[in-house]
Amino acid sequence: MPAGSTVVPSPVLQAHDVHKSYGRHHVLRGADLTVTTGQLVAVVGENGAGKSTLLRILAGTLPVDRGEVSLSGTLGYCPQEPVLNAALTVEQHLRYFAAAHRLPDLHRGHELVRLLGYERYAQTAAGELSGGTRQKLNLTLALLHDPDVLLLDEPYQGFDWETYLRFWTLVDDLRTRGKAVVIITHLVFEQDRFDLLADLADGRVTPRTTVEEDHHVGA
Ligand SMILES: Nc1ncnc2c1ncn2[C@@H]1O[C@H](COP(=O)(O)OP(=O)(O)OP(=O)(O)O)[C@@H](O)[C@H]1O
Repeated sequence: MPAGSTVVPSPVLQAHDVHKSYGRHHVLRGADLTVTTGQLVAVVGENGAGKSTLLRILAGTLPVDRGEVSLSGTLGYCPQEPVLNAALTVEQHLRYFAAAHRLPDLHRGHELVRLLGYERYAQTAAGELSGGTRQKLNLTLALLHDPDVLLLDEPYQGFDWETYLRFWTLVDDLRTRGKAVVIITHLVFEQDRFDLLADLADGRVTPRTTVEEDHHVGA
């Protein structure tokens, strides 16, 4: 980017009037969300509010009943339950996912492993990793192709404090480079970190006007 140029935020992910039911259970009832470049967004809701449902819809892995979702750019998605092959090592996961994304090398993968501090498990099978380390690998794989939009479902749940801080260093870097990050969670510890906090309740997403004006965040 040329020196002195400014990035004008533009929408990279938009959900409009999204409806989703499981049988007679209407989980989403007209949910709207707009995410722009470089924006860090938290969607906060109680257990069962429909957060994972919304995220899967945003990721395109679950169809809507009604409404629209549009994405410009590439997407990384980190679901709540790590989807890993128990028999493959960390390094093998990096290699397979890099091949799937047609990446020329494992540079970014190794960098992410280093940033998240689990290099010593490079040759360990995923099935033998702790839950938190599996979550780190899952995050690494979602970020491998340096996506424009990253969707994270309860990303720091299994993280210890040091990893939690490393996670934010990583997110700050993404944001600085114009990447958008959407975190869904039932608990926001540090609301000042976010550009936008939105509550998911009664099937709809309601942005809080400013982060400062609401000091009661979380479940
Ligand atoms: N495949 C499904 N079939 C039927 N009901 C489902 C299905 N998936 C989710 N639900 C129900 O839809 C509601 C929303 O679920 P969802 O997992 O989206 O909520 P959540 O906000 O992510 O919850 P949590 O914080 O507990 O992870 C819940 O009542 C859940 O039981």
